[in-house]
Amino acid sequence: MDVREGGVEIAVPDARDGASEGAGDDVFYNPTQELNRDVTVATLRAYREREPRVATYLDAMAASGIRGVRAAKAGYDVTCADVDADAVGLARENLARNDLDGRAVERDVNALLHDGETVFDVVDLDPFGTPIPFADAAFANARNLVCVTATDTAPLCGAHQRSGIRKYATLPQNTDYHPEMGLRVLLSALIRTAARYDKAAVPILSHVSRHYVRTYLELDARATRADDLIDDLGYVHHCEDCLRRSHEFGLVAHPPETCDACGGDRLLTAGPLYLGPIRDREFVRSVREQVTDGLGEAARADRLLDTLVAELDTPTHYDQHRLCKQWSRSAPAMDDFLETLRDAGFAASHAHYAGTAFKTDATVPEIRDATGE
Ligand SMILES: C[S@@+](CC[C@H](N)C(=O)[O-])C[C@H]1O[C@@H](n2cnc3c(N)ncnc32)[C@H](O)[C@@H]1O
Repeated sequence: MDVREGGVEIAVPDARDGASEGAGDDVFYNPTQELNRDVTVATLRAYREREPRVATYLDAMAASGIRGVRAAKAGYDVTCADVDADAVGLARENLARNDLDGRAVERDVNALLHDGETVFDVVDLDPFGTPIPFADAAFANARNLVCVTATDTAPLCGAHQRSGIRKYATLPQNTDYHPEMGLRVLLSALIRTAARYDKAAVPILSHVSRHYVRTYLELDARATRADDLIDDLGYVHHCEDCLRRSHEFGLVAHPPETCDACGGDRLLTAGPLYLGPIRDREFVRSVREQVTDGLGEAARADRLLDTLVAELDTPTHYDQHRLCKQWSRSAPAMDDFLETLRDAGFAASHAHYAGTAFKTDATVPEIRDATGE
């Protein structure tokens, strides 16, 4: 069947049960990733405004080529790669039917990136599950930008903890701030991988949905910049009794044995996590300007990017409904709730991945007192 997305027409495998997600032997296509692809296109446009010499884009796991075709439409010189011959054929057909230049190659992305024949300005990793098996090759080869999707949210957020430890060489913990944990576990692993090549992988835009984590990392070849990012790694300590959470920077953890707030001993420590900013505010504003009406998910992309600009850098969040339920209160509108916290002198913001999630520098008792009737 044919789908139209972002001004291109793409042949994808026929939908089964309303959606085609590479079921069986079919080439993969997931209609629910349109927001992810729209943000990718807006990011690629904004990035080239900032770095006009950036030209080549590798859609490293192309499947139907929908992402690469859209990047080509945005003016990039695109290579679509996949190990699956049917996917490569479809990606080639989709470039041609949109009258776009570019090439589709049947290659394992690690071999392609390591063969030394081509250096890509932008490398986009969109694998099934974890991107870690491809991260070394991407950081060793890419010149400017590495874009990464990870869909293995259970290992990332600590729900499948042993798998998370194996894949990401860090200790994730299964807390109620899953999206934040998953994103910061992924960023920790990617930043440490890039640092092995004396490169800094600076997160200029990152977002999380229930199904995936997405991040755009700008490469800086100064080893001192890589050191700065290593200094942004550290640990989150979480009390399971009173929900107090704190964090400390550094690669050596000093986990408290009892909670400072309630004296309880049910403390979890996660890390090393990336504790720095997950985006560059100025860059996200410029991406927002590139969200045009032709994008199918423009409204959601605008909301997401606006929220990301205003979001605090705090590496944890609270769930407003959970706290209000615990205090037997009804939950007020989130904007009013945040305003009340700010009026009481605290920093407070939405978190981009859930309507009931918020970030603040207030402790749980401070939130309770500040927002009580
Ligand atoms: C999740 S799909 C990509 C979806 C696509 N980027 C999109 O936006 O619709 C993952 C693709 O990676 C391909 N793949 C898996 N291992 C690979 C490897 N080592 N090198 C290149 N492609 C690979 C699979 O054949 C599959 O088509």
